[in-house]
Amino acid sequence: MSKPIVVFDLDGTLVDTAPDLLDSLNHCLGETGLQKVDPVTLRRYVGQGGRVMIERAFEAQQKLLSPEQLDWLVGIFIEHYGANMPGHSALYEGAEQAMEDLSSAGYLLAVCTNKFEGLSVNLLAGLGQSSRFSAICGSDTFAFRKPDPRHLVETIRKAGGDAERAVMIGDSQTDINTAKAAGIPVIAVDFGYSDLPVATYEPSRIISHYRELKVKLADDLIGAVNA
Ligand SMILES: O=C(O)COP(=O)(O)O
Ligand SMILES: [Mg+2]
Repeated sequence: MSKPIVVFDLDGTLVDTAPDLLDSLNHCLGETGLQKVDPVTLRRYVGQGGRVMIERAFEAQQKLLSPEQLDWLVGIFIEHYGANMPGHSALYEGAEQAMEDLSSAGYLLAVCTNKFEGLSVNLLAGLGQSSRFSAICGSDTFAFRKPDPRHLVETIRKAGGDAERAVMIGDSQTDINTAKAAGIPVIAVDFGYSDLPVATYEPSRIISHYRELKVKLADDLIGAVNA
């Protein structure tokens, strides 16, 4: 039987990346004469990757954006964001210990994010974390991305895990819907970048600090699925 697995979302769940996302988004918007976005508004734009983040900023300011212009801005975003990594981004308090405890208890760890794979791998490497993960899958790893449940299921497969012995942990409606569609229990953190309180989306559990992510919680959620 394969090992149980915990799959983490990245932005707003494992790593507080908002200051750097904001800097890079505003750098892009500055190139096109749009107004800068503030930290609270940014939360509504994050969750479906850099491309959608830029699109949402244009929509909010009722500015047209051609596909060519979007491609150009995504390029600028990747260059700016990638060049300043890990910048001010940091793991949330307690995340490292929680991952240590899960690994010691025999869990595989993986990341399923709508951030581009290359940026995700480099960010985690910059934070000294990449070797923990059996797979790091981004928005461009497969031909589908969250909320498509296949993004989560294929991440688990790539990590050598089993979707029947898996738990997702995320911060957004996207993560919760993805896990539910895959039939996988989902823990929501309430300190990430959700526009509405995560309880709105009815995750299996909500935690407010990584000290609450106990091995027993993951065991119990997996046990409930297989009961
Ligand atoms: O950066 C985003 O928009 C989403 O990234 P996440 O899936 O890791 O939250
Ligand atoms: Mg997130």
